[in-house]
Amino acid sequence: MPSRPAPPFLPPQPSPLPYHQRSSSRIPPLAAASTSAFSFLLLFVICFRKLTRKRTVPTDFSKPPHRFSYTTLRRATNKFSPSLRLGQGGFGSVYHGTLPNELNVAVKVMDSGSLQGEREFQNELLFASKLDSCYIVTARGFSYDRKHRSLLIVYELMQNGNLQDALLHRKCVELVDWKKRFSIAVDIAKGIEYLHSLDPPVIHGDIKPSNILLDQCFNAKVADFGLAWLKIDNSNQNNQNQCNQGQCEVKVEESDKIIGLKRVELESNNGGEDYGSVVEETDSVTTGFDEFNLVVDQLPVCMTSPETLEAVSASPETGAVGVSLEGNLDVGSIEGVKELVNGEKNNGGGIQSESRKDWLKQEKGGTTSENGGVKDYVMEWLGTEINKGRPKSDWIGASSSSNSQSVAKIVKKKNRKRLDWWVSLDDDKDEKVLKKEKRRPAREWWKEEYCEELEKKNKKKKKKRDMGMTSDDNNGGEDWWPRDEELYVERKKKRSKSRGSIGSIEWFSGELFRGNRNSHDSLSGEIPESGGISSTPSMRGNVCYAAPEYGGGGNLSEKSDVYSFGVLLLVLIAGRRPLQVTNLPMSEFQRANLMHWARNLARSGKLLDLVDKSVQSLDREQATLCITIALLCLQKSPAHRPSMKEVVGMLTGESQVPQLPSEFSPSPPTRFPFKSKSHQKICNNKMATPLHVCFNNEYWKCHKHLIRLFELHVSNLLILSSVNLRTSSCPLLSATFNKMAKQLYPEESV
Ligand SMILES: Nc1ncnc2c1ncn2[C@@H]1O[C@H](COP(=O)(O)OP(=O)(O)OP(=O)(O)O)[C@@H](O)[C@H]1O
Repeated sequence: MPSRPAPPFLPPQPSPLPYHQRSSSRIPPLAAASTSAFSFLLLFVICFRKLTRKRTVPTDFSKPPHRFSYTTLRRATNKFSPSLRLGQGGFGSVYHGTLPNELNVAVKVMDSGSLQGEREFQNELLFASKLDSCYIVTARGFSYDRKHRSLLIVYELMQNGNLQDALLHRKCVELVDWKKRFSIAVDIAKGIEYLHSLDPPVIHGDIKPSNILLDQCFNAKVADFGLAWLKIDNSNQNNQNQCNQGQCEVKVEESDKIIGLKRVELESNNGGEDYGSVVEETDSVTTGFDEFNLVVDQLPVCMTSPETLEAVSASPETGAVGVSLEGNLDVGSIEGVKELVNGEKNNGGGIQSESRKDWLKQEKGGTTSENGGVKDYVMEWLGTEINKGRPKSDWIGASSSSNSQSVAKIVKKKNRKRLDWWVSLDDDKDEKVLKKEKRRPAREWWKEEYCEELEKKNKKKKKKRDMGMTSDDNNGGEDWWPRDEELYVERKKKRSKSRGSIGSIEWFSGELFRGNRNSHDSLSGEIPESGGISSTPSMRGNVCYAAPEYGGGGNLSEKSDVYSFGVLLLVLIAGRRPLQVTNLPMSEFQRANLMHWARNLARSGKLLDLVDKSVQSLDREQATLCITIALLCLQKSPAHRPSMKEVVGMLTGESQVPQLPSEFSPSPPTRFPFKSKSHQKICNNKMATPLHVCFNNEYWKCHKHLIRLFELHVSNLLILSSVNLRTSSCPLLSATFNKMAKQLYPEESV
């Protein structure tokens, strides 16, 4: 069979479709292929990111604090729903949140314009990572979100809110029972004792009822470590330390140093390890205190006598103190910095520095990498976020800018680069390398963001100066950082704009720097609403609860907390504020000041009159014991006050209660800081009760020295309804006082 011839090669038949249709017919498969490839890639990236991403919802809470994602907390609080708001503090609002694992928490959100701000945020976090006691409110974690510029702290939820609210506002029925009140007193005492028993001891610095939180069973826990300090007993250290650079000399006089776990801003010539500049900066910080002295020097003569100052700084009758507390805070910080600088550089820290290092090391160890590490976080954040729009005056040493010496230094350094320096101790690493590493982000930030701005400002300033328009503040190149007073005025203005002017009564709360509407510790008869604004001013302690040495420039110590505990104990027993004038008939005016009243009752042997009348099942013995302990804690001299350990011993019956000292028997006459005869009369008037002065807008119109003066004397002023304070030396003060007296006692002719 003949083979079939091979078919001729046929060229591919041209498609019957036109070209453009042919190419479009290929698009769908191509598109599908590329889409699927892209989605595969996307899926891969998502999976990879999910696998490698840090967990943001920790399930194990054994070692707080943990880092949460902003989204988690946002969800947990139902987008920070106002209905879940538990309260408002100086830091910001606090919300009730429920985490995905059903855990109930309290989420504190820092307001962008927070007065307390970042430094307290850091403090809270650092202390939270260390403190571990059933008498302390623990912080579960934190979150910071660059996009939303928000800082959040997550705490264990304390279902019954703060003691102030429960006792004075909500008047919880549970607190009617004496046993409950007594157990709360013991809990608080144990909480503070725990803090003081740490090595080095932690000084809370802000003990007051609104910082005591109550859980479901009304067990009390100490909260709010924004103002807490580490105490370093430095008695072994040389009294004089010289910094290595030889640029400056720091004299360290006190034997006890307090160190706040705070960020310290430093400046450096070259970004190198310039310890000299560290001390220079701290030196300038001390000038805040110098300025205070300067102010005192410039006060009217009648107000600046040593007696006056002594009376003001240490008046036990007032139970309060009004001296430049911020300055005081700064001094503490300075000493902390000096301590750190000298301790690290010269190895002169002795045992105490070692113990502090241990403390910090432990803290460091406690922060696992999984958690992001608090310190790492703080560093990262400090370098990139914190300074944006943050006035320098909010930081340590902010109040110091007006001293001429420091001004000169600041002027000299105005073009230098600003560095952020975090107090860090790491023996394993070379210090220099460590600091260099940490400084980098801030330096870069500085270069990029603000050098240019600063230059512009300086040019502007120079131009002004050339034109003869000198700044009366004379604060060198730092004018563009608002100073403290300016800031306060600004904030005050803002506040009054947003909600009208703040009533004098609000200022009567003893809060010098924050005219908060619902100050719980207020003198005002108006009881603040729950969930309202914080009761803490942005300073150490509430005026009523602050120990006299806060204002006297004395050493802050555990005994300062003891004093505050004494006031708190009286408040708990009496069920009222430490200072209360409204709703009080003139005949009972001596009861306005709780501490003063307690002393009077001790004198007359009627201690139990102080007990809240609504209390049921009163144990008279326990109540007498509590008031006696409170009076012991309220002694003027810190040395005479018992330690918290002794207090706990007395409360639990483990140790004997000593006799009340004789100083409680005859109360020394209050020294009134005015010299005129009419004022002497007031002083000698048995009915005269030291009261806090309410401030109104006049306060801010006063000259800055008068502002200091108010701070200084606020706790010691006497206002009687029928008294017209005529101070020839200071008509402005006189006018302001009279106006305030009128507002307080409109029915009386002043
Ligand atoms: N862990 C918590 N559980 C329940 N409520 C809380 C918790 N933390 C705070 N709160 C509530 O939120 C309020 C505000 O708290 P925050 O600590 O911010 O303010 P403060 O202590 O009153 O003022 P400041 O922070 O200025 O001292 C508290 O008074 C309390 O009622």
